[in-house]
Amino acid sequence: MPDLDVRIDEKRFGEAVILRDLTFSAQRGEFLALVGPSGVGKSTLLHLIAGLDTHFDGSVHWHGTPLHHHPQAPKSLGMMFQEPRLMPWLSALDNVRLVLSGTEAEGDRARMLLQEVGLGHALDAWPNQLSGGMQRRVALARAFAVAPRLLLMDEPFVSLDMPTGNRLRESLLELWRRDRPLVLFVTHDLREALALADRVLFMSEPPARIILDYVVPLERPRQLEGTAIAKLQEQLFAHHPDLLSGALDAPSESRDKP
Ligand SMILES: Nc1ncnc2c1ncn2[C@@H]1O[C@H](COP(=O)(O)OP(=O)(O)OP(=O)(O)O)[C@@H](O)[C@H]1O
Repeated sequence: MPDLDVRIDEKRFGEAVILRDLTFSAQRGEFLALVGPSGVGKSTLLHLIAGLDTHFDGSVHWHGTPLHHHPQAPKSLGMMFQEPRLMPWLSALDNVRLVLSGTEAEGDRARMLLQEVGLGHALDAWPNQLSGGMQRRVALARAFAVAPRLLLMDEPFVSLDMPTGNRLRESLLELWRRDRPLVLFVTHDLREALALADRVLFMSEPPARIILDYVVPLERPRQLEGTAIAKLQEQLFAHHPDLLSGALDAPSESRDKP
């Protein structure tokens, strides 16, 4: 039985059908990227899986039980969004502690996670004293704080410059390797997907479904800007020309802002 089983028969907003017959399954420990052009329904899908939106036909199962009725549901799930969503009146440390129970052991865990993401020197800093990249580090530490079994990430490193994004991707992979949650990582950047994931799920044009479930044939570590990923991207588009127009924004040099 798969750890996660997603079957979205239909999701609509009013008359507009956003997702139809979208299915996939995954095991704990896998790193999945979900790619598709802007507006296709990636965030909507994550919201359905997270239980933030329950208005759809279909099901999301975790070990055979509807995810949100699962006895460990709150602990099973972590989320990270495009914006770091930190509480401005709380220090970096307290922003991570916020999702924990407040015991001393959990305070130590929050400290350790912040150290692991390179913020050991900034535990007491306020969010507005931190750069955008540092704020995302706090959000990353917070996402791992509850030791989630399933981690949903919605373009968490978008709009960062390449070196900052690379350091965050490296931190994410280190934490993932240690805790081995099932990660579902949404991005519109195929290179980022190929750099991070075991499998890349490509979404079709609306109403969206998964049109290709691609196992990434690369060893780790991988260089996002390296030739291996560039070649793989070329091969993919050569074998699946439909992906260019259908499933992705056209490849670009870089969408990251300077
Ligand atoms: N609450 C809502 N009410 C009505 N329409 C919505 C709502 N949320 C999203 N939509 C529409 O659903 C479609 C999918 O949106 P969604 O944000 O899931 O796409 P996305 O692939 O995540 O886009 P992006 O890459 O730009 O974040 C879009 O057409 C959007 O306008």
